[in-house]
Order: sequence, then C-alpha cells, then structure tokens
Amino acid sequence: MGSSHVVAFCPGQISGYFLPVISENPDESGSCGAGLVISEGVKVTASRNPVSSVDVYQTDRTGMPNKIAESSNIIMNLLDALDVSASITTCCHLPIGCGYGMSAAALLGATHALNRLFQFGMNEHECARLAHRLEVMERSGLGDVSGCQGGGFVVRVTPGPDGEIYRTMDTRSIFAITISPIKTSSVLSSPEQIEKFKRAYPTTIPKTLDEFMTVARKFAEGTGLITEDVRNILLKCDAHGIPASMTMLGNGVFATGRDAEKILSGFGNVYRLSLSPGGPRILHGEYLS
Ligand SMILES: Nc1ncnc2c1ncn2[C@@H]1O[C@H](COP(=O)(O)OP(=O)(O)O)[C@@H](O)[C@H]1O
Ligand SMILES: CC(C)(COP(=O)(O)O)[C@@H](O)C(=O)O
Repeated sequence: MGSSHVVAFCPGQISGYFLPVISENPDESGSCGAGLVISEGVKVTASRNPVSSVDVYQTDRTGMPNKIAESSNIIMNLLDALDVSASITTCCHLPIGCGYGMSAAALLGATHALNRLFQFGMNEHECARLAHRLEVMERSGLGDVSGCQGGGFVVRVTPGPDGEIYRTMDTRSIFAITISPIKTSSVLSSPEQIEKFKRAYPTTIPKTLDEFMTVARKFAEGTGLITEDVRNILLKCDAHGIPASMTMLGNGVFATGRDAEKILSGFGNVYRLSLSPGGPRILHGEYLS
C-alpha cells in the first residue's frame, strides 16, 4: 500500500554562464556551465487522481500562497511520459521565468514525488535523466536539472545529468533581484543568440565562488542580453565593489558581499538566498506498510 500523497522539494538554480549543447538526442543535449543551486526552489505535492491536473502557486512576501496558473506543459509531459494521472500542486516563492530554474525544480521535484507515489523504484539518476530529457525537449532549460540534482556552487564541464560535474559549498548569502522575466525557450530558439553564448563562453573554469562571479559577469557582458535596468544595477554594484552579474535567463541581478543586499534594495525587492546543501528530497510520503 503506497502513500495517499507525496510531497517533494527541489532547489532552484541561478545560472551564471552556460554553453548550449544541442543534439538530436535530448539525452546528449543540455549545457556546460556553472551556477548556484539555491535554498529556494519548488515544493511539489502529488496525489492519485483519475484526472490529471496541475495547479501552480507562488507565495507572496507574507508566505501566503497565491495560485498563478492551472496548467504546466512540462508537468503534463511528465505525467504522459510516466503514463499516470495525478493531481499535482507546485509552490514556489521565487518568480517563474526569471532565471531561478523554477521549471527544472518543478520538473525534478515532480519526478521524485511521482516516483515515490507510484513506487516506480527509479533511482535519483533515473529521475534526473527523465526530468532533464523533458526539460531539454521543452526548451524550458538546458542545464538546470543537472545542476539541481545536488547542491552548492556547481560547475558542469560536460552536458547532461550524468556529465562531469563539480560542486563546492559556500556559506555566504546570495542576493538577487528581478526586474522582469525572460522566456527561456524564445532565447534558446534564436541561432544568433546561441552564437553569442558560444562566443562569450569562458575559457577558464572558476574554482571558487569569487572566481565564478567574475567569470559569470564577463559572460553576461558578452551575451548582449543586459538591459538598461540590469545595467544600472550592475553599475551601482561595481561602484561599491560588490561582485554581481545577470541572472541567466532572467532580467535580474545576483550578487554577493557585505553590502549587496543594501545596494540591491535600492532597486526593489531583494531575495536573500543561500546555497542549497543538497538536491531534491521527499518531504512527506514514506511508504505505508
Ligand atoms: N513552479 C512551477 N510549477 C509548474 N510549472 C512550472 C513552474 N515553473 C516553470 N514552470 C513551467 O515551465 C515553463 C518554463 O518556465 P521557465 O521560463 O523556464 O522558468 P524558469 O526560468 O524559472 O526555469 C513555464 O511556462 C511553466 O509552464
Ligand atoms: C540558463 C539556462 C539555459 C536556462 O535557465 P532558466 O531560465 O533558469 O530556465 C539553464 O538551463 C542553463 O543551461 O544554465
């Protein structure tokens, strides 16, 4: 007898730089790059239901959940791939479509929740492979599932969840601010933009969070994606010696350092984040005997 419902959580990821790797085979597609797997992510609740449904919630600054959507292609694609029907609810605090990897977190979290609910017996690598394949096919992301399967500052040398991946923990806070969303799939479907990513991709691999911030900023400058709003925030951070770069892919900025929160707060609501100590996990729904 399995659980009546399962609750899972998966962290999000702020990508600093990435190199799209697109092949005919989605399992060999994805991206190389580096990012920060963050404490904020997506909580997914899955329960058996003869009719599949998806409700998407986002919590406001008081923690109250507000429904923002009653559909999600990537989650429906997952239910189709597993050939099951279920009622899925996702809840996140960070805004969707703004470079925090919420699509990957929702997808990977839902995969783990459904795996437990229906007792498919997939291991964590099999869950990550399935979520990655669906994310890449939907072009809602390339490297976020690979990043979010674990925690920390993550460098992905080769694409895919089974690629060459290095993780480092750091206890410093990460501060982020978002001006507006960017539709990831639109950017990834532009050959001209893909060429800009390839030209901007760094030749060195950062070994520390500080090196990462420098490399990510140089990459962001090379993408041509920095808007006037983001530029103003970056210049203010530069003037105060605060390491900062653009959230990929979202019109926003992430920064570290003592005065980062104070400087960013002059432009709007600041998210105070930390590096996640790990990847997806089941919060509720151990097997009932
Ligand atoms: N928390 C979520 N719950 C359910 N579906 C989601 C969630 N976040 C993203 N999605 C789905 O993935 C699609 C692509 O999201 P995307 O723009 O990649 O967001 P992000 O940049 O935060 O990863 C969205 O249009 C939505 O259908
Ligand atoms: C940067 C991006 C291609 C998209 O990230 P997001 O907009 O957060 O879905 C990411 O998947 C990566 O490969 O690093």
